[in-house]
Amino acid sequence: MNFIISPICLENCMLSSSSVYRRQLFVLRSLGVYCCRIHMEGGLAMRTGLSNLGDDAVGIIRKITPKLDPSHHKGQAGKIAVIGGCREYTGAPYFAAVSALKIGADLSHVFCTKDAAAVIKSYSPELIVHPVLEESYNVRDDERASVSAKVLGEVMKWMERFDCIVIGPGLGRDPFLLSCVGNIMAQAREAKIPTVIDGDGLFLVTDNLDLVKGNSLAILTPNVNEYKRLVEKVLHCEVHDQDTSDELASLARSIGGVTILRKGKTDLISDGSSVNEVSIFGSPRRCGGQGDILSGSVAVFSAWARLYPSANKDASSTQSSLNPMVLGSISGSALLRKAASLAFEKKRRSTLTEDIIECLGMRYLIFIIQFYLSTCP
Ligand SMILES: NC(=O)C1=CN([C@@H]2O[C@H](COP(=O)(O)OP(=O)(O)OC[C@H]3O[C@@H](n4cnc5c(N)ncnc54)[C@H](OP(=O)(O)O)[C@@H]3O)[C@@H](O)[C@H]2O)[C@@H](O)CC1
Ligand SMILES: Nc1ncnc2c1ncn2[C@@H]1O[C@H](COP(=O)(O)OP(=O)(O)OP(=O)(O)O)[C@@H](O)[C@H]1O
Ligand SMILES: [Mg+2]
Repeated sequence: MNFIISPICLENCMLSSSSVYRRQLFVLRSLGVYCCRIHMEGGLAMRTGLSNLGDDAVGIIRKITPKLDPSHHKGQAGKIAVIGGCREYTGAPYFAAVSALKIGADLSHVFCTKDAAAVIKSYSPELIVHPVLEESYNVRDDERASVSAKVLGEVMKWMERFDCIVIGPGLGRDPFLLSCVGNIMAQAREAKIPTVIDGDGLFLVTDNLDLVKGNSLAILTPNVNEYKRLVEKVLHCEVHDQDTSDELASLARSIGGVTILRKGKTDLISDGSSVNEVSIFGSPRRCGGQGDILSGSVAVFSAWARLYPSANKDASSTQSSLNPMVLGSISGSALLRKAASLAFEKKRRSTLTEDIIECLGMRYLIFIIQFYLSTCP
């Protein structure tokens, strides 16, 4: 069922003339407009392979988001790990990991190099930071095998607990570090843990396709450059702007049914059998780090879609037949774009990634309005 709120409806619900109610009405009116906008602008168009879902991206988010249940214990809403963060890049893993928490995951870990760890910890006490990755400059040739085994061992201590792993934000391209991360990816795959691959993680898999080939729990989130490199490597051709859906589906099939979220003016998502487009209005600001928020968001929603399949029980049959990795990608994309648009409304040209992260929680206002409506006579 679609969720549409009109200010008129809200007005009927609140007949009181007290100033508190008037203020609430004002806020809810604004939010009512905001919710309608999500629905109306919020195009989730099914391009090929599927007929219209009869629902939109916001509907999917609502269906896969678990209830806040007092009987749940810490961890049940999701434990996410980000593998990334090196001397150059500390912002990217922070953005991904903290976005996962802001959306509703209980715990968020970061596995990064020693140089990056203290910096990332200083950004937030909420993150659990493991300084375990090593770059070539820090490792002698004769130590490589033992250091590589040690890195894997450190990550494996935690691996089974994670509901989703994000590989790549701010990872850098050091060959030794990437070879260690390749080993981690292989273990995550064996443990059947969903894995979102972004940034330098995509650089790694583009040159080592076997790391993801045939892994239906892998989600690749390429930007324009990363997508171009993948197409050239896998399809042996240039990117065709004319038949984007067919090309994307073909790319996903050629990598054995992984899910690919192609970022751009509109986001396209495919696992090879369907292609979905999320065109909710985002932001004209292109500050770095928005892709990192997206990777953390997709991780949480994919974990939820997989952990809480019962949340889809009342979904239409077409929608519930969508792979959880696709549902997670659609949700992450829709939320990030809406948050970016809200942040831009407030901060305009000075919008930064942190401002967008602050708006991720605005989604919950939708549920507040729903609560008001459901309690009105
Ligand atoms: N604060 C942090 O710590 C952040 C760290 N990050 C981390 O950085 C690492 C490398 O990731 P990346 O995205 O910068 O590398 P890549 O894809 O090679 O792009 C490089 C160049 O490509 C171009 N370009 C980009 N888009 C384009 C387009 N649409 N159309 C055309 N050209 C386009 C543009 O080139 P320019 O315009 O400067 O010539 C751009 O500068 C990775 O680990 C990532 O996680 C980021 O997450 C940001 C926040
Ligand atoms: N031209 C655009 N117009 C509107 N939204 C866009 C545009 N390009 C990208 N986006 C949105 O921004 C999000 C991040 O995409 P982007 O291409 O910036 O990723 P990225 O380059 O990996 O970012 P990062 O700087 O974090 O590495 C995507 O989900 C997409 O919806
Ligand atoms: Mg990126």
